[in-house]
Amino acid sequence: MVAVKAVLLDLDGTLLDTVLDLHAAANGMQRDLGNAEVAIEDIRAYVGRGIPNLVKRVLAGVLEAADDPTPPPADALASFKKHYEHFNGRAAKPFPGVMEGVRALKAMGLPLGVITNKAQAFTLPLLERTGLAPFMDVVVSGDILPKPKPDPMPVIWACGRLGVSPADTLLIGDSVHDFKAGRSGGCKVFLVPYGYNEGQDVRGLDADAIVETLFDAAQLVTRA
Ligand SMILES: O=C(O)COP(=O)(O)O
Ligand SMILES: [Mg+2]
Repeated sequence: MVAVKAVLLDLDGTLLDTVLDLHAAANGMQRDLGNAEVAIEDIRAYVGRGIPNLVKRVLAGVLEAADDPTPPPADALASFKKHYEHFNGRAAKPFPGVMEGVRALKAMGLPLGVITNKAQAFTLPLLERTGLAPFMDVVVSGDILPKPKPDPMPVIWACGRLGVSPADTLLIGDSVHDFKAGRSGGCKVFLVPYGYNEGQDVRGLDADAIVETLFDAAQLVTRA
């Protein structure tokens, strides 16, 4: 059990399965550029470090493209955003246990927040369309602060907005980026095994728990 005063939740791969929409947008971009289509398994591995890095990975066909600080070509990024604006939220849906878990955490009186590396222009409509928006007391998108996850900045900023200490906060995510942001920020960290994590198994990370669903996570939480 962990006793906390707030819970922060990752979006893609933790709350929502967004891969179908991202895949459709990536292939729209590839068609615009005259490039070959990309497989859905590749998109699943490429999510998690924000849209500019997803675009760089799709164009290069390798995960490591995100390690190069050069921004993606402007025409490719504009094309991806145009297509994602169209597809965002069309096929995305909460993973099993998400709505139940969110309701259970809220019923304990815990404030909830979303911390995502997705840009704000796509995050807010997606939370609205999937019915998650009313549950969230703070939303931190990947482009509103100087440093996204794995830096702890979004975690610390969200805790400040909620008026809680990171030590009294649980972060639930699906990736090494969530793990690093939460740990270095001083939070408790739970990880779900069903998300994206760049093709790696989250069981290799030293989280406080691996939880099969968000509903299972809620059973391990009490209000401090
Ligand atoms: O990479 C993204 O765009 C978003 O990923 P996240 O919600 O898992 O942080
Ligand atoms: Mg994620």
